[in-house]
Amino acid sequence: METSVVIKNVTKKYKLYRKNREKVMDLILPKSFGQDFYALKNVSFEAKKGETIGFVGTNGSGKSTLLNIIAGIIPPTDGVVEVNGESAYIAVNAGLKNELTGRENIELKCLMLGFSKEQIKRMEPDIIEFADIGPFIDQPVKSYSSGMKSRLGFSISVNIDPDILIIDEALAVGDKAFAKKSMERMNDFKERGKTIFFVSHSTKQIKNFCDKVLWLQKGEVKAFGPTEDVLDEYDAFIKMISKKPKKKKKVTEAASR
Ligand SMILES: Nc1ncnc2c1ncn2[C@@H]1O[C@H](COP(=O)(O)OP(=O)(O)OP(=O)(O)O)[C@@H](O)[C@H]1O
Repeated sequence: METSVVIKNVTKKYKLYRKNREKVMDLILPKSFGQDFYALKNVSFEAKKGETIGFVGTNGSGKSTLLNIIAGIIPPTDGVVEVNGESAYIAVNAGLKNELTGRENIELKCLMLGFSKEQIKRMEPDIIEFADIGPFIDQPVKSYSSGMKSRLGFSISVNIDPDILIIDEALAVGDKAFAKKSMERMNDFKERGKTIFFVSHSTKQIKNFCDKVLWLQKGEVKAFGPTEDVLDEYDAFIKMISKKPKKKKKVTEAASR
């Protein structure tokens, strides 16, 4: 199978500052200020064309950061990212301009992706039909509910027909009917040999949909492999951390300071 995405030793480092003054000093003085924080550390894996890969991990483990790096929205601090094909990133709110109407957002996003005005005219009815938000399509996005934003973002992204679909919790805010319709469209993508990255806190959705799972923990790869195997390990880990007695945890945290 052809390779779609290669991630090699990818690291994303942020600087955490206690005060704004510290940030300014870090920018203008040769001495380093602030504390290094690694959102991702030496992450490596490969995705083949037609694979659907789910990312799991507790809050703050680096899932969105990795998706954003694959989508080219943020650069890695270190490492190699190879993406073969056009990608589309879908998250609640992603890339939508609040002041513009839904219809204007469709036009803007498609123009930015290089579609001609004629192409956009042809695509628009399908996008609007799939989003199914009624007269709100001509209202500014700032008046939308989070589910409506997700519907519009998802509809634009699947209709531009990218090679790689990157979905960050976008189905979590939609209602059941929309989630079902979206899943069907994603299955259609899969059958056509497209690559899909999928972040969800619903292990059921991941189990139903993904071929492989990448488990991130504190920015590092804990496991990568077939869905069943990695989810078994991940579920056991979640059970273990949720069983930890609170009192004992407090003592451990205090002792580690
Ligand atoms: N711009 C930033 N500056 C500093 N830290 C950041 C920045 N963006 C993200 N982080 C940190 O990087 C870590 C990873 O964040 P990320 O959003 O990728 O996690 P996640 O696994 O998607 O979490 P969740 O499940 O809560 O959505 C978090 O600790 C977050 O606070």
